[in-house]
Amino acid sequence: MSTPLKIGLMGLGTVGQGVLRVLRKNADEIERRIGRKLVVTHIATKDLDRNSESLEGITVSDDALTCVRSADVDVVVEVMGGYNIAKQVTLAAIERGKPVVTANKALLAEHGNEIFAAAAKAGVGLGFEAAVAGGIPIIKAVREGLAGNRIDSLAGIINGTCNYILTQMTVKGQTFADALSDAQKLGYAEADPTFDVEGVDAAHKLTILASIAFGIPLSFGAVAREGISKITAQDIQIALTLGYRIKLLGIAQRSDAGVSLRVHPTLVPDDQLIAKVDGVVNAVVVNGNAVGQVGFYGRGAGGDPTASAIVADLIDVARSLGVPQAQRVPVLAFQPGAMKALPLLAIADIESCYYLRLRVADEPGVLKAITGTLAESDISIEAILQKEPREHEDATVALITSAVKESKFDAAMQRLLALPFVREGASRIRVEHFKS
Ligand SMILES: NC(=O)c1ccc[n+]([C@@H]2O[C@H](COP(=O)([O-])OP(=O)(O)OC[C@H]3O[C@@H](n4cnc5c(N)ncnc54)[C@H](O)[C@@H]3O)[C@@H](O)[C@H]2O)c1
Ligand SMILES: N[C@@H](CCO)C(=O)O
Ligand code: NA
Repeated sequence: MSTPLKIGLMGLGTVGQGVLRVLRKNADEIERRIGRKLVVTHIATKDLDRNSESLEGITVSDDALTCVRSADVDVVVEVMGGYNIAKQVTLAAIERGKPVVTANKALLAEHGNEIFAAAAKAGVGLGFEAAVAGGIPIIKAVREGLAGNRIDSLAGIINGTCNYILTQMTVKGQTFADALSDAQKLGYAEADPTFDVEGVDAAHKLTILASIAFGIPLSFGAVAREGISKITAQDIQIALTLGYRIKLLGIAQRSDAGVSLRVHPTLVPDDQLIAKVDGVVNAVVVNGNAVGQVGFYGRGAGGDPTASAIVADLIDVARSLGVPQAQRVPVLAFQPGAMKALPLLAIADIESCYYLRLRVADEPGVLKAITGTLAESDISIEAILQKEPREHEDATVALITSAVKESKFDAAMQRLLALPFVREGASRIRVEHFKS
């Protein structure tokens, strides 16, 4: 029997403790899969008091860089998060020829081109399954299972916190603030939860997915981004009445013109599968030119589901030790020398249907003026709903348009907002239909 593979676990929070639990719970299965044991020898943490796992026989410190350099660490798991120390730890491991398994999508999306280049140059493995859609093996599926396809698009729910918040607001009538606070307690949210609710985390994940799906460099700066913090309970209720659910989606599309990358709240018809994905669950739909549409579904955040992905990467790393880089699956799905930048399209040119809610004075002729303004802009209306005001209150008009370029819709919306009877507090949300 081979010697155990020694792991340095950098971070012992929600994910780090999950990794310890899963390695222990499934130790026998793991050993049967790789022919050797995976053993955590070193842990770095800054808040040991949060830990509830046994640390017997493990060297624990708050100095991650020293852990990485230890001769007693063969593989580094980076589950600290953040940019600064996490980047130093990752590059220090690579420099020493130690494979890295990371859940840190922020680091990869924003500094990944440098980190992946360093790993390729050193011939060191880098696993990041946990960084995208938690426990769903979406990286492996796109990189390996769908490698026979030209991938044309992918889309989905890739932030568990936002899906949890939207579900709680929709199903339980919880407030945004209470639902976010629960998501934090459950260990779903990022250290800075604005990353979740403003769509930054989903944009990080979309950046990574687009890179492995299309063979393009990581292009975080090109992701158009809108979060869920302005979604109101009223929009959720009106959407339900119109037959839609509101989801935060990440969408990556490739056409002959280039690639478009966007994260935004989206109305999805309630009879489509993605509309029914609730709670912390993520779902990703991929369209390949041979397979058609394939869907993936599972828990997108939380300790054990994320640890499931980390441990799978550790198993891959263990199996590929000693295998020359050219014979391994390329880390970013395409050969490093074959990555190709494609034109990145502006969201102003993307066509989609829109949901628009307006607060208007309760006056005659209002509906006619709204529909007339849209008609003058050549935008047709698919559905419209008017809510009678309570006494002395404004009325609400909500509508769904047919597909229109964002720049054209926004110009028409500005004209609507300038009408004398339209009050402040309008809301505009894109609508997507998933063809299967
Ligand atoms: N929580 C999830 O569901 C989830 C899912 C997928 C990916 N991730 C990613 O995994 C990483 C960790 O997330 P988490 O939720 O476990 O975070 P967490 O805040 O619960 O844990 C972070 C751990 O890292 C330690 N740490 C932070 N800075 C350190 C430093 N400079 N030196 C030593 N230790 C340090 C902390 O003490 C803590 O033990 C992040 O990159 C996050 O984006 C989280
Ligand atoms: N904060 C992230 C963790 C998983 O990446 C989420 O809620 O999806
Ligand atoms: Na994953």
